[in-house]
Amino acid sequence: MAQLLLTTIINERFLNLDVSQYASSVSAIHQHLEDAENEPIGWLNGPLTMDEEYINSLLMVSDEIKKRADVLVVIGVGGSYLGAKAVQEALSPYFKHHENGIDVVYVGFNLSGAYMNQLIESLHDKDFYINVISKSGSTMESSLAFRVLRQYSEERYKEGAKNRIIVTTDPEKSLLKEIADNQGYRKFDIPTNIGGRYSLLTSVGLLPISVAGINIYELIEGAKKAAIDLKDRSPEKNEAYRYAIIRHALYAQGYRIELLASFEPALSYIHEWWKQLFGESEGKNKKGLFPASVNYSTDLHSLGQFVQDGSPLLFETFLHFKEVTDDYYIPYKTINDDYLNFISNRTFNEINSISKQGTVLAHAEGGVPIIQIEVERLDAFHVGYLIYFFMKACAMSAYLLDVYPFDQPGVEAYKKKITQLLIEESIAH
Ligand SMILES: O=P(O)(O)OC[C@H]1O[C@](O)(CO)[C@@H](O)[C@@H]1O
Repeated sequence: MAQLLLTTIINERFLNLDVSQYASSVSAIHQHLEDAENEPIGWLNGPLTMDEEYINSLLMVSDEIKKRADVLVVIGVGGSYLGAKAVQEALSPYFKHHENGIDVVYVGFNLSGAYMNQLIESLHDKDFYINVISKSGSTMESSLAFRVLRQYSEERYKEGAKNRIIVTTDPEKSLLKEIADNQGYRKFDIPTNIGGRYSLLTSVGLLPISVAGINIYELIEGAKKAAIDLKDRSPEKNEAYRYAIIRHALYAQGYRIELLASFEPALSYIHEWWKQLFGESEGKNKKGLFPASVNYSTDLHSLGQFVQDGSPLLFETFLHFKEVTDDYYIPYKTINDDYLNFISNRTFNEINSISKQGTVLAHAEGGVPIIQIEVERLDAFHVGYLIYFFMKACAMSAYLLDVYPFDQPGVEAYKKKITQLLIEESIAH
């Protein structure tokens, strides 16, 4: 069977890379991950051990929401919303919701009063459910949004509000869990041994994704296949490890920014999810690649100039799905006043693919190291595969840098400052 995902480096001259030279360090890290019972690596075998009963319980709630609501409001920030949003955007039509789903909207990932006000206004003539997602159960953005939406739901549905609130949180230590228990809200667990940014393939992602109309069985099947394919410790046979090695080698050569580039706008939130995954996992102890992203061809007309010609800080990783089902023909015109007949009767996706090839060639000639990640098809199965691929590559990549991939101590610094300012301001108020 052909490989479902391939990582290649275009301009080998940057690397002279023999991935086998990393075989022993990769093997040691691989073993560490296999043995690390006390680390938050529940995601590593998660897709392989997910039981039918668990998926069915998610699907039952998802069906109820689809029947009884026009909108699901998902409250969460970081790993508690990016994955669901990423998969939903990647696999839904552009201008309407998926035919098997309802609208899923997100809140609690910013502190904008305008966003909150307009969200509430948009709900006035709609029936809605709330899924509040927080591993810690006390993140400021999501807690504030939950306070507002809970109150609004109680005003609208009175006692019935209880049944329209689903809580997804840590089963042991979480303020949100206490609230849910006290109020009798239904709960889904985020396994204690899975951190926020590795939690997409748990109830965190699966419930909203299913309500959005996407087949979560296919998503999980893709992740399962990846979990099997990417079990090999040898970098020659493991695409996730190969990707981790290439980016590590480029880091060692002085590159400091990895730019994830796609040519399909639906992938822009996959970029955002990937940024959190790699940014929070690796950016520690004054080390790590800064994960940035571009949406082409849009950004060829803004950041493209810098990529081609600017400070040589970055390398590019092109994420490419070979098959995107929907497409549109460019018409032939008898009056060729825009001189575009030479590309008529071809499709937009064909032109998009040629643009991608041209961009890769130009940027490579401009001296930018280029990695390509090629995936067969843009569907739930292959997106599930890709998600798992990135998570495994990320853990390997961080350990190659000698950085612990599963905490985010740096995030606490700004949180403390904000809390301190809020307390000072409230006293003065
Ligand atoms: O799920 P929680 O606990 O609300 O956290 C949301 C996000 O906030 C962070 O802790 C960073 O602030 C992320 O690691 C996490 O995904």
